[in-house]
Amino acid sequence: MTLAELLPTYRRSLPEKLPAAIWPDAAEAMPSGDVAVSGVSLTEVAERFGTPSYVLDVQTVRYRCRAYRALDAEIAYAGKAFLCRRMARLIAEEGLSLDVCSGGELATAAAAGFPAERILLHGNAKTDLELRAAARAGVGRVVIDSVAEVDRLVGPQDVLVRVTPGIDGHTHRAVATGVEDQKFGSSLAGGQAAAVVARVLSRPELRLVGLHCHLGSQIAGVTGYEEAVRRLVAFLADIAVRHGVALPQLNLGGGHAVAYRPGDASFNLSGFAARIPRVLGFECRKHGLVPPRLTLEPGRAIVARAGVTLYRVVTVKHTSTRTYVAVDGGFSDNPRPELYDSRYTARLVGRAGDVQKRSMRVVGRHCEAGDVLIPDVQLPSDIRAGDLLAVPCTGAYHHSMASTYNLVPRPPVLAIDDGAVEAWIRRETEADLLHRDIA
Ligand SMILES: Cc1ncc(COP(=O)(O)O)c(C=O)c1O
Ligand SMILES: N[C@@H](CCCC[NH3+])C(=O)O
Repeated sequence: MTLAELLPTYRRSLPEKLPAAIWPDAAEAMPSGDVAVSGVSLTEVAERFGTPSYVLDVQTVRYRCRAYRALDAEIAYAGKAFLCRRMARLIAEEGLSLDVCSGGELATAAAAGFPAERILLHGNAKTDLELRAAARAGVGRVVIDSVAEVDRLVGPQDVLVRVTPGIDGHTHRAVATGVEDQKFGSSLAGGQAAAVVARVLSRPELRLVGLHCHLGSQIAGVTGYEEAVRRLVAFLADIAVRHGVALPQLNLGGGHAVAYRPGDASFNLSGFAARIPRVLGFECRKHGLVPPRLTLEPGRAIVARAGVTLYRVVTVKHTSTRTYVAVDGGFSDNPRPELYDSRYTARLVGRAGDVQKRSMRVVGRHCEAGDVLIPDVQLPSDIRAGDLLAVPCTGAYHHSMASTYNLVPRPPVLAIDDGAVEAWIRRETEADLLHRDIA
């Protein structure tokens, strides 16, 4: 046999790196059909911890934090994407700040010992309880959503004013927050943002440190952010003229898109890093302002790709129209396909499977016809009950949006770090569900 003939066989005996756009950084497909993440076999994880399970690759989270930390900006991780005490500690270790949007997220950050001065509290309907908890914890900044909130704040407190800039980030309408006529922030065009600023400045115990805007989530383009900088810098200039104050911070929110399937568009971070400071510098010079310090609040872009969900196939049903592959999870661990028409891919793990692939529909176990995890995905044609399926890019807004619908307990979060696996959040049990149910 010649070397050229041997080469394909030799290659098939080597691990193959999985596409880094959607899988954790160190994910490899083994010749056996197994997938290893940072050297840990997903088959073994599923056998040891059961399914469904969320796996989280710690190294990928760290690398994503570092990619953002390389920018000339404060990076505040958006905890709504995924938060638990271990995650809060990791974020603190990596030197990021933290955006929390509820008393629960704040309590988790506090219990993890996250430095309070690096916490920002968000929310369009912060309760008095939450505002008091923030004051007690010594939260660094509160982001004010409306004029009515100003008088409810407990001072002394550094604050930002959340502005609705009237910009379409071109994303799903359920997660578009920069456009007019919606619940978040105070409108720039309508003059409500100016009214909030005036109200804040009338309360000496509040220190206005900057402006905030958030265009929405899963935004791939940079142009919306450039326009936000133009509009917010013009507003900063307006505030300087009208009130004689120069605000030192400009928070552009998060929303940076990730790819869920190969070929999906994702956020161009290096393009953003090159273009935004240029626009900021230009606009500030135009208005005679010292450029404010930027804050960014990525959630999904930090943690999405670090996560993989493992499901066990429970049953395979062939109908006259298609094949349904039903797994042991579904809508309760991933409501995103139903809510945002999000599309995923899946991979058979643990055995090589038929080389012939066919289009199939992966469905969940819930009592809803709409409980479809993936409407159409190519899987080995011999897929069968007992097989293990891995769905990549499930680190953000999966555990944090999980429910107990149909009284199905929530899966654990299993962190892979340094070649070992450890539960960061244990599997919920039926006993947990009964525990809160008063007999
Ligand atoms: C105020 C604010 N900041 C940051 C984020 C994080 O968004 P993403 O996870 O899309 O980066 C959100 C959620 O969209 C948000 O509402
Ligand atoms: N939950 C949404 C993102 C919303 C971000 C919160 N402001 C998602 O899964 O895509």
